[in-house]
This record gives sequence, structure tokens and C-alpha cells, in this order.
Amino acid sequence: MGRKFCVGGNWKLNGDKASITELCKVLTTGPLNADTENCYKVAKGAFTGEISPAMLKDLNIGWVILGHSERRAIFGESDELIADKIVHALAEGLKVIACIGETLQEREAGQTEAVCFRQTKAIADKVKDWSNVVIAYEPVWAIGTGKTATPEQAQEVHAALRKWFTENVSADVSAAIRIQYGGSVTAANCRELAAKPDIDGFLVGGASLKPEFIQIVNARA
Ligand SMILES: O=C(CO)COP(=O)(O)O
Repeated sequence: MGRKFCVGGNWKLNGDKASITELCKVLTTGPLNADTENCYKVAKGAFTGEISPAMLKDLNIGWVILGHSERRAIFGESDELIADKIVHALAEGLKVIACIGETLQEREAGQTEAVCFRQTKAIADKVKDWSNVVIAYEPVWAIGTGKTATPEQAQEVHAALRKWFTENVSADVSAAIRIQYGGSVTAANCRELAAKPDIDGFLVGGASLKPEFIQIVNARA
């Protein structure tokens, strides 16, 4: 398949010095699969997107999560603002995890693909070089709820997104772009999800604050 498995931990607004120090100890002990690209958002007390790329670079942080549904829903970030932030972060040399995903209401109304395509198109209208972009498909109904998408549900959307990239961007980008799944990923369900051909990694919230994050990083090992 040729796409390097990629797992991110999104600590959101959680953790304190003691718990993060302990977690870092566990994570650095590993073992972590060397074939997995692995990033986490480390700034305690920071909401995704509230820090400038220049500040991140100053701290040697190479990745930023943009377009998270919490930013969209709680802070009212529009598709256009998110696309602008992505363009700026890429121009500053950061790698971007760009989040998309439908709400429960949208899924039940049969709008899953339309919503995901609209959110992706807003990004594609402004981004020309996709080599430093990872897409995270995070159905809002699965985030922090314990209701993980089934491997089939996730694969279906990931495959549709890849087809969208083929038709709207290029076959090369479609084949190369990593699409992570996010939403109640745990050590218990990660292997089944990781076995799907279009699931190229995970974006993990709650479980990234626990030692089981190691098993998630190693889901394809
Ligand atoms: O929002 C998420 C990652 O960005 C997912 O959160 P949970 O893994 O806690 O459901």
C-alpha cells in the first residue's frame, strides 16, 4: 500500500505536569513500532489552533491539528477559516492533520459523504501541495462517546474520500494521502480498524492519555 501508518494523540485540554510526565515516561519506554509515524499535541492548556505556527516551530513541534469538530462546533470555525489556517501552517513548514466528519444528525439524514466532501473541498480549493497533509475522518458522534464507528462504517467513508481525491485532485494524491480514523479508538478496537485498507492511522483523544496509546500506535505491527 505504501502509506506509512500515522497515529496522533490529541490531548485536548487535559493533563497536568505530573500526569503528562508520567505518560511521556511510558511512551518513551515503548516499544513503539518504527513503521508508524507518531505525533502528539503537547501544549498543556492549549486548544487546537490557538497557537501560531511560529510558536509551535519555536518549540520544535512539527505537527498541528486543524479543523477539529470541537473548533468547528464550539468556536464556530468555518470551512474557509480552517482552510486558511491549513494554508498558513503549511507555508510555515508544519505538517497538518486536517479533521473532517459528520454529526449524528447529518449521518441519519444520509448526508455523511456530502458533509465530508464539502469540508474536504474547502481545503482542496486552497491547498495545492498535499504532501504534508493527513486527513482525519472523525465522525462527531463517535468522539468521546465510546461509540466507535464500525470498521466497515469507517472504511466506507475512507474509500469514498479516496475516490473523491481521485476525481477532484489527482490519482497520485489519492494514492498517497493518509486518512486517519478518529472517534473512541481504544486498544481494544484499533486492530480491527487498522486492518481496513483505507484506514492509514488514528487520531486518538481519551486513549492517548493512557498507556494503551502504545498499543494503538502499534496497531499494524
Ligand atoms: O477527538 C478525537 C481526536 O481528535 C477523538 O477523541 P476520543 O478518542 O476521545 O473519542
